[in-house]
This record gives sequence, structure tokens and C-alpha cells, in this order.
Amino acid sequence: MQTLSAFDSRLADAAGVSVASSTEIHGGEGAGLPMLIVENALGRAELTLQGAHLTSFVPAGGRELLWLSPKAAFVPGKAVRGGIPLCLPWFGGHPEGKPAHGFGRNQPWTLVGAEALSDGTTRVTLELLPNDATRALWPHDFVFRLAVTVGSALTLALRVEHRGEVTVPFSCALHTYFAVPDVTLADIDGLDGCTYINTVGGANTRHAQQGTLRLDAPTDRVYLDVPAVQTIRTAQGTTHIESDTRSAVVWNPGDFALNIADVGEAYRHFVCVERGDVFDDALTLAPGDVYEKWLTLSFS
Ligand SMILES: O=P(O)(O)OC[C@H]1O[C@H](O)[C@H](O)[C@@H](O)[C@@H]1O
Repeated sequence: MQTLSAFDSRLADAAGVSVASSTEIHGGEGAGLPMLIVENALGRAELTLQGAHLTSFVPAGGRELLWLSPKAAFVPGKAVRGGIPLCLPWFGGHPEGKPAHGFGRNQPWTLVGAEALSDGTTRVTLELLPNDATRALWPHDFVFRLAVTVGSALTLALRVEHRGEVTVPFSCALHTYFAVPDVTLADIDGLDGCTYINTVGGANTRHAQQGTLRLDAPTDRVYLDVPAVQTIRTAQGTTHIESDTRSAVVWNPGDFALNIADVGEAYRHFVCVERGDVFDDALTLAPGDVYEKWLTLSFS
């Protein structure tokens, strides 16, 4: 298991952040993955150091906002199913057959900052630097940083510094799995009028969203140039999603999930609304460029 260095542990302790193994929290075989538990009077979050991957966020007095698959495996090198995988430095399939959604979610990140802030929130900052595995997939220098602020809302601030020597294509998404009682009864707003690309079965057809979105079949859509805010309304309340990214991918595999080992029947209990910059909204980074975007989740 990846361990926290002595320096990391001191950082965590100073901010009241605790460290645990996924096996202690979620069961399973072996040592699992090291996790951080960030808790204060306003809210509580859990994340694995692998992938800087949020697996839980509960505002104080509220309910769990994130869906974690009951079949999630906490295995080094394998992305955890659910929560908020970070897809970068590319989103989706790669033209040369490299792993889907990049390598950010599979790599061990390092805790480089932890602070209890004066407004009662707690912020932890994780970093990924190049290593042999990343160089094999992406032969460029970079600094990826994710600052996670836990309070009554959860904020993720992503910073990508391109330290390579050539201009590179770049796309990314904060691939959030939201917990819903029944995916077919969740009302998704904040996309009305937006152009989307329907990618189910490799279709790649373009359409315009009309009104509220409800999912009654396998859905995989890339919404372009979306407003800052989307909401997911269920009988339990409303989840608010706000970001300065341009795209939103809405995904639920429906029955296809029966062929996804770590999802299965549980597909009924989540919907992904993934804010990011993908497809037409993807960009290029020139040497020295810095990409900075944020995502905030809250519940009412
Ligand atoms: O199974 P994963 O690699 O985690 O990808 C899960 C899903 O991610 C996004 O939502 C894509 O739009 C989907 O096409 C993909 O199936």
C-alpha cells in the first residue's frame, strides 16, 4: 500500500485530518488504499491518495452526495468506481489506445498541504508529479494539483501546469457520480438549450437539449458550453453543481451496467454529471501554460 510519508502525516495531523486504509473503511482484501478523512463541524469528506479521488462528501446534518459503487475495488493502479475520479490529461478514449480518461485517477498523489481555515472549512492539497509510468503515457513534465475544501459545500480546485517543451492537447473532467434514489426519477436542470453530442454506441450525433433532462435509457452525452450551474432534483432534495469549466458529460449506462463488473444492478442509484473541458471545449497547453478550474457541490 502507498503510505503517507512522515511529512504528509504531520501535515494531516496539524489540520485535524485523519488517515485510514480503505480496508478499514470499506472492507475488502489486503491493505487497500490509503485514505484521508477530512471532518469538521460543517461537513465530512473521504478521499483516496490514489487519484486524489473523493469517495464521500456529507454536509453536516445532510445526506451523502456522492455515489460509491457497492462493488468498488480499492486496488493500487485501478480507478475506484464512484465518487469523483479525475480524468486527465485527456478525457475519454485516446486516439493511440492509451488508457481511457488519462492517468491522473490511477496514480498515487501526495499530500502537500492541509489547513484548518478561519471560516471553519478544511483544505487539503494533493499533487502529482511525473514518474516513469506517466512519462510512458505522456512524455511531458507537469505539476497537477488538486485543492479540496470541505465545509457545508465541497470545492475542488484543479491546477495543471504544463512544464513540457511542446504544445500538447489537453482535456479533463471531474467525473462526479451523484447518489440518487432512482436514476429514472432524477430531474437534471441547467442544460436547457445546450448542444449535446450523443455518444451512446458511438453515435456522435448532435442535438439541442430541451428543458429538464430525465434518463430513461442508457445515456452518454457531452453537453458543450454549458451554464455555470446544474441541479439534480430528487425526492430527497436538490444537489447543486457549479463550475467554471465549459462542458458537462451526463452518463448512466442503464442495463449495459450489467456487463460492468464494478457497477451491475447498482446503476439505478447514480447519475454522472461530469464538469470539465472536453470534445469541442478541449484545449491545448503551450509550454508554461497553467490551467485552473474549480467545481463546487452543495445540497439543499
Ligand atoms: O469506465 P470508465 O473508464 O470509468 O468510464 C465511464 C464513463 O465515463 C464517461 O462518462 C464517458 O462519457 C463514458 O463513455 C464512460 O463509459
